[in-house]
Amino acid sequence: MTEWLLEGEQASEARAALAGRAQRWVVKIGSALLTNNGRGVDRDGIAEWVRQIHQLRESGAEVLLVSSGAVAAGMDRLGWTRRPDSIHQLQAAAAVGQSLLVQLYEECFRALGGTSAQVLLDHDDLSNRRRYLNARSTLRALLQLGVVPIINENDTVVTDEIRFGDNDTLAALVANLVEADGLLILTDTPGLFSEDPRDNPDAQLVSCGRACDPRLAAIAGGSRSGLGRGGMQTKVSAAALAARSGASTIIAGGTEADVIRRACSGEAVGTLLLPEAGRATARKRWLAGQLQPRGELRLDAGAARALLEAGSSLLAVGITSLEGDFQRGDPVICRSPEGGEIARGLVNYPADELRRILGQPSSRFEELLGYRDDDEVIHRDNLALV
Ligand SMILES: Nc1ncnc2c1ncn2[C@@H]1O[C@H](COP(=O)(O)OP(=O)(O)O)[C@@H](O)[C@H]1O
Ligand SMILES: N[C@@H](CCC(=O)OP(=O)(O)O)C(=O)O
Repeated sequence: MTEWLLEGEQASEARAALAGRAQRWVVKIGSALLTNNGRGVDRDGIAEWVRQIHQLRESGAEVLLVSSGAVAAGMDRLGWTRRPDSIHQLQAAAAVGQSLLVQLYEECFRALGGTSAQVLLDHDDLSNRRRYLNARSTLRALLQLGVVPIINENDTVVTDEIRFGDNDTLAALVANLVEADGLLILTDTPGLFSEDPRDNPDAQLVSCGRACDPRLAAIAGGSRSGLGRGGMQTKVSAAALAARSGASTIIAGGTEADVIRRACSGEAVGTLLLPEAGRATARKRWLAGQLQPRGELRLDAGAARALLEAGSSLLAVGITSLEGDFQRGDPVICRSPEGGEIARGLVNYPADELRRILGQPSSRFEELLGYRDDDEVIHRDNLALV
């Protein structure tokens, strides 16, 4: 295809690099796939995906599963053949179907000696910082226990205004939340094509590209089956979202033999969409979310304002005190004069040297330290407001 896609050697190198690095995967199974093209929940399919996920875990990876299918499973159980329009009926179907779905998954995991857990999330859980951190800790605890979280949107309580709707977006936000290395989106087509293959059977599979390339949106269409929600459009946007925390996305056909193992071990399966390394947004997202701080800096009012209102770097002159024993490059928390956390960032000076230059202009660094390196204690590119 066109030159903005990576093909051949570059693509295989990218796949191998991901497979070598990836320790944590979010696997998403979509409604169109899970419902066996409208014929009810695909029980054999679930058993097979669980087998593959279990195998991936046994190879040392951590796996979180985002599974759709609650509404479809509920409709099946209630004997409904047509998707209802009323939101309350959809929510009722989701309530019936979700328990069936997790029961099926748990049976399959248990048969292999594994354990799964149901996690239902809504918009607030991921946008409210306290709940975000809480969801993150719970998911991390489950992974540490060797449990596979099975995540879905909390369909029975969400209202239209706050609904994710499609699970591609939810899966990408989960990848951000747990800082996954890879997001594997399994669907009912073998990947992203140059056109919807339902419209043009000669459409070509895109092997590898950049997640943030806006031209991907032009070839991605909506969902046509009536089962899935967002089609390729939401998968391409999900890849861009996942890329913000540095995750690569693979979109692949869920019915292809051994697809999970093959995709995660670097074989040329589906479409690989890569994050753009070094992008400031990706770095800031990562900074804001993931770092284990090694110390704390207390700022004066002027410095706090400069960070919050002007997006400035942090200078020594605006720091009033510090705690911790950090090295150059370590993450620290920046606090306002009142003590509230306002930012996190990577320091350019170790704690012992920073103690000597606290409150001082950078013009005095040489005299106080014997050398002068960076003017900023934390450069704004390495600083994320919280
Ligand atoms: N460029 C494209 N390449 C591949 N599939 C596409 C493309 N544009 C639209 N689609 C549609 O996206 C569908 C998959 O998305 P969707 O129905 O939402 O499934 P899921 O429930 O797995 O998320 C395919 O069945 C296909 O018709
Ligand atoms: N949360 C809904 C699924 C939403 C949905 O179908 O999303 P998708 O699989 O991305 O097309 C359910 O479980 O029925």
